[in-house]
Formats: sequence, C-alpha cells, structure tokens
Amino acid sequence: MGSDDRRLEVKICGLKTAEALDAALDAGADLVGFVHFPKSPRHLALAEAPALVARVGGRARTVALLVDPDEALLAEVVAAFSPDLLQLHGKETPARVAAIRARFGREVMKALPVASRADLDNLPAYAEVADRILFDAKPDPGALLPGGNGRPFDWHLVAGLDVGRPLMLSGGLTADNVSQALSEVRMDGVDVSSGVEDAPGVKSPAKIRAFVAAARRAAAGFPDPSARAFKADGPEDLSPKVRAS
Ligand SMILES: O=C(O)c1ccccc1N[C@@H]1O[C@H](COP(=O)(O)O)[C@@H](O)[C@H]1O
Repeated sequence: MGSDDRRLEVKICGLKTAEALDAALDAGADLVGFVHFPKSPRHLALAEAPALVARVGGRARTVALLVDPDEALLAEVVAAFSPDLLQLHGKETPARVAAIRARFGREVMKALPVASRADLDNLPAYAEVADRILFDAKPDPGALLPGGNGRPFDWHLVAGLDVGRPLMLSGGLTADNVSQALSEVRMDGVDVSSGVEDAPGVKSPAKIRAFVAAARRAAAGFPDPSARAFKADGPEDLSPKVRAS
C-alpha cells in the first residue's frame, strides 16, 4: 500500500478469469479475492490459481477465501499462490483463527455472519485474533453457501463499532447501494462478489468498474471514512492492540 493508508479499501471477490481480474486491477481494487470452495460458482481450482494470481503482479493484495479449511488445504492454498490474506468464511472459532494465523503467517480476515445484535457477541473475541473483520449477511439455515449470496443485512447493526481492527462491509453490495451503505456505516473497506456479476460466478467487467468508481466516489464524499486508520502491509503483532470492549 502507498502512503494513503486511510482510504477506503475495495475488495472484488470471486475472480476466476483473467478478464475479470484485469478489470478489477485496472479499476483500482485494493484487494482481489479468489474463492476455493467447491460448492461455490466462484470456485477456483488450485491448478488454475497460480497462473491467474500471477497476473496481479503486486497491483493489489491477494485474498484466498476458504470455508472451515483444514491444515492440509491451507498448506495447499498457500503453496499454490501465496495469498497475502486468508479470508475465513466458515464457522472457525477464535481459537482456530488464532491457530491459522500463527501457523501460516498470513493476515487473517474473519467473516462474521450478521442478522441480529446477538451475532456480534463474539466480535471482541475475534478482534483479538484476526487482523481484520468482515461483516456479511447471515445466510438462511441450510443455505448452500455461507456467503456470496448477494443479500444485504441491516447495516445499522454494525454502525459505530470500534474494536481496534479494520472493519469491512459485504453482503449484497452493488454500485447502486454502496454509497448509501457507506453513508450509514463508516467502514474501512467494502467487499463485493454477486453485485458485480451478470449471473452466479460470471463477473461483469463493467459492473466491477462501476462498483469501484461508486465506492471511491462515496468515500470521497466522506473525507475521513473511518476513524480507524490502519496500515495493510502485512501481519503485525496483534497483542499490544487488543481491546475487547
Ligand atoms: O462468493 C462465494 O461464492 C462465497 C462462498 C463462500 C463463502 C463466501 C463467499 N463469498 C463472500 O461473501 C461475501 C458477500 O458476497 P456478496 O457480495 O453478497 O455476493 C463476500 O465477502 C464474498 O467474498
């Protein structure tokens, strides 16, 4: 990252083609996400990952999205394309998040499903062990996917939170609603997948460009989009900053 470490971070997730990835990079996405979860229409096979991720060439930070991964899968993913961040989008406990972070030496972003205030009860515990937190809509019981469902949630549930970690918003964001979302909740970043697609798993370069532009415009309207300035240059020692309040 450059010197502007206070700006809103934009993540485009679920990239699996060169065309879509290039669109995200050219649009100026800060983070590009690759889903390795076979049930997802955005699943990227590890055999294809190295060539695709090589296109990033340092223009953005790379994120591997995994759901309750075991050690073997984590090792395979890290060996395949050395992601900068691991996004854990399953039911990983705080202890599991801490163990993964310690073992693999990558920044960890823990996704928390939100439908009610009670879903935030564990936020302080996760903030103690994760480098950043991502809020997503809680899926219906029995849903095929734990995320990537293109569903928003009540953003006010996550308004005004400060747990000493960067916070990102996701869940049903689009170029049309990201400005509204950021006017209601000040976040360090936004993350989108379905909202920049023409069909599940089929990214639209035009929608990617529109989303990044809309997020940037919205952030420009709020010169200090977050009171939580943060740097995104790699894992840091979390212990001195831990505040569980
Ligand atoms: O995108 C997926 O297929 C996916 C699968 C399993 C877990 C998470 C997934 N996506 C992530 O979910 C959020 C919200 O996505 P959307 O914009 O509502 O589609 C985002 O972080 C995706 O990366």
